[in-house]
Amino acid sequence: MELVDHLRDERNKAQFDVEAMKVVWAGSPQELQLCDRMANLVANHPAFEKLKRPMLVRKELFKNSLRKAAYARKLVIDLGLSEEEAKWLRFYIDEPTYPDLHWGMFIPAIEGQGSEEQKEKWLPLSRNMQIIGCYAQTEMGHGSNVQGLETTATFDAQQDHFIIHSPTLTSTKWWPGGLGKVSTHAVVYARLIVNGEFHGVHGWYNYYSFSFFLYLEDHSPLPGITVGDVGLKFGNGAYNTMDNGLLRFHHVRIPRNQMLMRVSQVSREGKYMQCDDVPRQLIYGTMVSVRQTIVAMVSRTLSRAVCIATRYSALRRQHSSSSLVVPCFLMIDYQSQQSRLFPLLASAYAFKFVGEWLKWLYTDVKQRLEANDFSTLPEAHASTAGLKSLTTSATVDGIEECMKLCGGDGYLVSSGLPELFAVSVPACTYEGDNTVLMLQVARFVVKTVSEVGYKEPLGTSSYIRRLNTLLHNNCLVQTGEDWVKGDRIVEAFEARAARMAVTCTQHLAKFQDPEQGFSELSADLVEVAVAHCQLIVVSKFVEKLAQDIPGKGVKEALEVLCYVYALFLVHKHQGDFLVTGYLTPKQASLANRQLRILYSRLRPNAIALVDAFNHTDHYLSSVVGRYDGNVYPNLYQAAFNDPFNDSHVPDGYHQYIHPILNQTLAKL
Ligand SMILES: CCCCCCCC(=O)SCCNC(=O)CCNC(=O)[C@H](O)C(C)(C)COP(=O)(O)OP(=O)(O)OC[C@H]1O[C@@H](n2cnc3c(N)ncnc32)[C@H](O)[C@@H]1OP(=O)(O)O
Ligand SMILES: Cc1cc2nc3c(=O)[nH]c(=O)nc-3n(C[C@H](O)[C@H](O)[C@H](O)COP(=O)(O)OP(=O)(O)OC[C@H]3O[C@@H](n4cnc5c(N)ncnc54)[C@H](O)[C@@H]3O)c2cc1C
Repeated sequence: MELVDHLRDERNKAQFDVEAMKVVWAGSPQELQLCDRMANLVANHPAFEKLKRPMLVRKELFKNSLRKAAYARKLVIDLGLSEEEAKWLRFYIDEPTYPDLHWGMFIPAIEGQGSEEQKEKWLPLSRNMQIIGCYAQTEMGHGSNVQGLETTATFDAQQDHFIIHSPTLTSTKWWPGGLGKVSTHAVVYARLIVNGEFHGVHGWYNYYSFSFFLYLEDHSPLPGITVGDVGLKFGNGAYNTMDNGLLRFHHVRIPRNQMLMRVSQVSREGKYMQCDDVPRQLIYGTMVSVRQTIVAMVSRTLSRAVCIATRYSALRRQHSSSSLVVPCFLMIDYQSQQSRLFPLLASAYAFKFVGEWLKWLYTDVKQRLEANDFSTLPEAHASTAGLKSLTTSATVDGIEECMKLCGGDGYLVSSGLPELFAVSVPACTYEGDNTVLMLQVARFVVKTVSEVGYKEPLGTSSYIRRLNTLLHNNCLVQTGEDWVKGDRIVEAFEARAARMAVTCTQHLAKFQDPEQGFSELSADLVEVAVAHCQLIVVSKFVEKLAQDIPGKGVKEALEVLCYVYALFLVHKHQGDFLVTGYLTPKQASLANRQLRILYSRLRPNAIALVDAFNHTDHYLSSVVGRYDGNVYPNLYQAAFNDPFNDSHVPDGYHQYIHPILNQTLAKL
């Protein structure tokens, strides 16, 4: 039977080479080929079916996720997949499970914080999955406040042991993924006590937490260990596939050499030593690594929601403005729909490119760290923290908007959007609460501004070198077309970020106690950080356009997306641009007018731009976002696939409806 493509007319409108755009989106022909292979491997393997997932109860859901992880592991071994291939395989299976934490945090923690000897011992076991590990940092009472961790690790010189203990209820490890039921091992963060001294409250030691490599359980927990799951989470089929756990220690003894010893060591005699020149911040290194990974992946999450909403918007018709009866307008042709949808489409591309850049930055930092060069660590921390925060918040808001853009059908689980929202929303909290991370960026920016004159701003903050120009030269835009120039856009974002940063720094200087100032101005400081991070995203998009981009019309289509992203932000944050005096109201209104023109240029390419994400229908798992656009018959069918429709008479009908109809409620 010939398949009908209900979106064919839309696809024919494309003004660029979709196959070439797929390569740009993937990053390279090799990446495209790799992702395509892994996506189809998952899509065509019955073990990875996921449509029934939202109907399962927790225990079934969890068992199902274990089954999938086991099949994935079998495929990795049978097909001899590389770690990179296995990573994409897990990504397309699209179900949070313990291997995410094992590969994503446990192994990186050992790699980053273990001594050479420890790495040699534990990494082969971990990579072969002879042990399964998790990352146990957060406690019931302490998530963002890592310095406040209460779990203790007391050195016992006589037996050459550490004694790990949870002294209070609030010191219970709380949330670590994979901890509740599966992990055999954990990297545990704890406060160090040596020679009877509780270093946590004295001198510079009080900034320390230490990581320990711990054996947790075989089939039942080891003596002194209490372990369990934290309980049911938001969104049935979403994060409930993961055993986020709780963990308590009652004087559990571990050998001294299970303290991860790259950053600091405790000798046999009980002497504490910090390793030469290694900054204490390296203890936070795993978080930097994972934040970078989150940014690298988040564009795919947003692209998935945008793909669904764009395809449905290009199919569904509603009434015209002149006639409320005759349905003629495609939803995508409403200006208001475009003004909500197209900035999200542009954001997906913008986040992809900034993610690529961040990956490059992180690779560079990692190589430097290995060579004991820690100079770029502050930049890496600020960029990973800020971009993780900016992109996950925008993505989660974007998914919710896409749900609304699909009307009532977006709210159906079969649209794929509710689960996507539920599985994505914790990204605003895990790996650092987004507000807390933005405050870290603000600290970095304010510090850079305060040091002008005796320390050269580098990397993403190098615009602060031109502070004088940015503070005093106002925007030169005179026409709408003036807004679509890369250097002009970047300069506008630089001026806004610099002016906001300087104003905040000046306000902070008025406080005698800097910490009190920081606390009182924290809402403004978050806005400074947002401005700095948006500048990074815009400038990396503009830099991308300066590269050689092959394929008919590809660069032109990307230019439109870049300016949509930037001008949408100018419009959304026009208050910042106006208050800082960089823009006049007329220039702000020209930006908005130009944005509308850009929407009309983007419109014919909309479907092709989401096709370029190359998502399989399996990955989308959305009736309204399917590639062929054959929505309505499938929506109808999906309703009858719901087990709730197996029978006309639901459980409880005779018991609770009949008495009402028969007026025999008194018998209940
Ligand atoms: C695989 C995908 C699934 C993911 C599952 C999720 C897993 C998890 O959630 S794991 C738990 C994650 N937990 C978090 O992210 C906790 C968030 N909190 C933190 O990161 C920190 O405590 C933080 C940064 C907020 C504050 O730390 P604190 O020790 O108070 O530092 P603070 O005094 O503010 O800063 C001290 C210095 O360290 C620097 N610093 C802080 N963090 C880092 C870092 N990660 N790297 C480098 N430097 C850092 C600061 O910039 C500052 O530098 P300077 O002195 O030069 O100004
Ligand atoms: C699905 C999921 C998986 C997770 N996986 C892991 C894991 O594998 N391992 C692990 O160790 N942890 C894990 N966590 C825990 C996670 O890292 C923490 O939840 C996170 O760091 C936030 O800490 P918190 O929950 O204590 O929030 P809190 O720090 O209590 O924050 C609550 C509110 O207070 C605000 N706030 C807090 N501190 C400040 C401040 N200094 N200034 C201004 N505002 C502030 C925040 O903005 C937020 O609005 C996971 C969490 C979730 C939801």
